[in-house]
Amino acid sequence: MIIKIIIVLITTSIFLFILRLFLKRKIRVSKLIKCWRLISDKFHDHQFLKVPEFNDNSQENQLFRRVLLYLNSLESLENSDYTNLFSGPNPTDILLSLNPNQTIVDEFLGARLLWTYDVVSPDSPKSFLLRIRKRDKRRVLRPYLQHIHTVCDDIDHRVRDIRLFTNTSLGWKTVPFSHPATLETVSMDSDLKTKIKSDLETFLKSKHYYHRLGRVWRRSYLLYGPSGTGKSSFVAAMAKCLSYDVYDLDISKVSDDSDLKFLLLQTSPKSLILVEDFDKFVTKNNSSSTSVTISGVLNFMDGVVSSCCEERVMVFTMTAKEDIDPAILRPGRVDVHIYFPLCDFNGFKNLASNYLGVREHKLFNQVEEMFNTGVTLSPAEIGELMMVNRNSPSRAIKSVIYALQTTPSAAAAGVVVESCKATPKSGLRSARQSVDGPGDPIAGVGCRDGVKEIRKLYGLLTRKSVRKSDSFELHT
Ligand SMILES: Nc1ncnc2c1ncn2[C@@H]1O[C@H](COP(=O)(O)OP(=O)(O)OP(=O)(O)O)[C@@H](O)[C@H]1O
Ligand SMILES: [Mg+2]
Repeated sequence: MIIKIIIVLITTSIFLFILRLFLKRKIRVSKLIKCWRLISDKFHDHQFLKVPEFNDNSQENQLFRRVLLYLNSLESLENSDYTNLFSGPNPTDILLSLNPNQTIVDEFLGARLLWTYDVVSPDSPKSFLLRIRKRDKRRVLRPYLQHIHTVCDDIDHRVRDIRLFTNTSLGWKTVPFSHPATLETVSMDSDLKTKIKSDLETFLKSKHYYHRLGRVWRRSYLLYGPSGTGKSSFVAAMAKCLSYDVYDLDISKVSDDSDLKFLLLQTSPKSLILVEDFDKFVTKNNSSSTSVTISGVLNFMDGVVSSCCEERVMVFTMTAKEDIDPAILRPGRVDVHIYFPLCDFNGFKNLASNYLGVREHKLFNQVEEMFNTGVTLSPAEIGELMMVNRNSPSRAIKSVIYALQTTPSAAAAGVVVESCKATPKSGLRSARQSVDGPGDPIAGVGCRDGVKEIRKLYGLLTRKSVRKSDSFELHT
């Protein structure tokens, strides 16, 4: 036994010894490579390029900001001898930052580029010094600077904090945008969602394409469908996907056409301009009190001074588009029409998965049968029923079945409430009686009470969903 232990100890020590030697060698090799590079640099002609922080008119040099952003993102900074660590916008984020007078090496198209962060004193203007071999300069410099811009565009896009602007009589007022909806949390047909996502992503990359066609780089979307189907939530998700600020335009607060034009000109690039309940302003029997005219609205949609409206996405929401003059929604003015239907069985399953964490359930067949009869509810109604009963998926699904059975459209579809299989013999008892666990305070709402409450909140949505197989209507 003792011999065995001694053998194990000896073997482990030998292994550790070899490992140490190997690691030391690796470090030595990398040091040798470094020295070799330093020596070989001495034998080449270099060109030095300076990127100062300010220009001759004391204005900030945007290239300096971009180079700083770019260098701080480099992997070589992570591996360098000195690096400053800072926390980011989220306390858990850690950001790396160059040390004053630090030199880091970047490689591009086979060329070595050395950047020195030149800081004479904390109060004096800083600069970056780029050292590049003369023989590489002609070949590499232009594409390298372009590469820095592309990387920075990407970083800017990822780290932007989104803001929400609302219009007042004094112009736009801003607050941080904190809507929690994302493309993942909005329940909709998955193919449609993928199409919209790729449409947005394509738009983001299409600046040169639009310009080649002589078109202003902007895109507009119409989201239409009954109340509570997720239009506003989807707008929030779109803004996050694009990382664009949201300008929520309330036309009723706009005094006239020139005010509308002024507001549009005050929006900045990378923004989503939202007009909710657009039908209120463009139908013939429009009841709004504003003196904004239809032609003012059309100019707004077209982007009066188009070139000032680059890099914008416009989104209009409405419940139905049948009463709208097709000229208002013509391609070019509105590029993509997206229909938001009331729930069908697939929508219900999506919501059950998001709200209850349930992908399969014994009551699903019954829910499907109900949807097959043509009755339906909005995702908002179903979501709310699921949320208040989230501690018991069975109770939540029974509430949905009861709500479906008692919609006025259910009577039209010949659904008989008394035959409800989900209903216990004693009728629809309070959901508390059928809970599996203790439940939270709000989960005590009974099916019937819960349904009533939710109907009060969202109104009785009696309209049957006009389902479309192709609700993503691209008009370009
Ligand atoms: N498709 C959906 N997926 C997930 N949640 C949804 C969906 N539709 C609605 N909801 C939920 O219902 C609530 C209301 O949704 P939202 O305000 O986005 O609907 P809307 O279509 O804009 O309604 P309205 O036309 O009345 O303004 C939100 O809390 C949202 O989370
Ligand atoms: Mg809405």
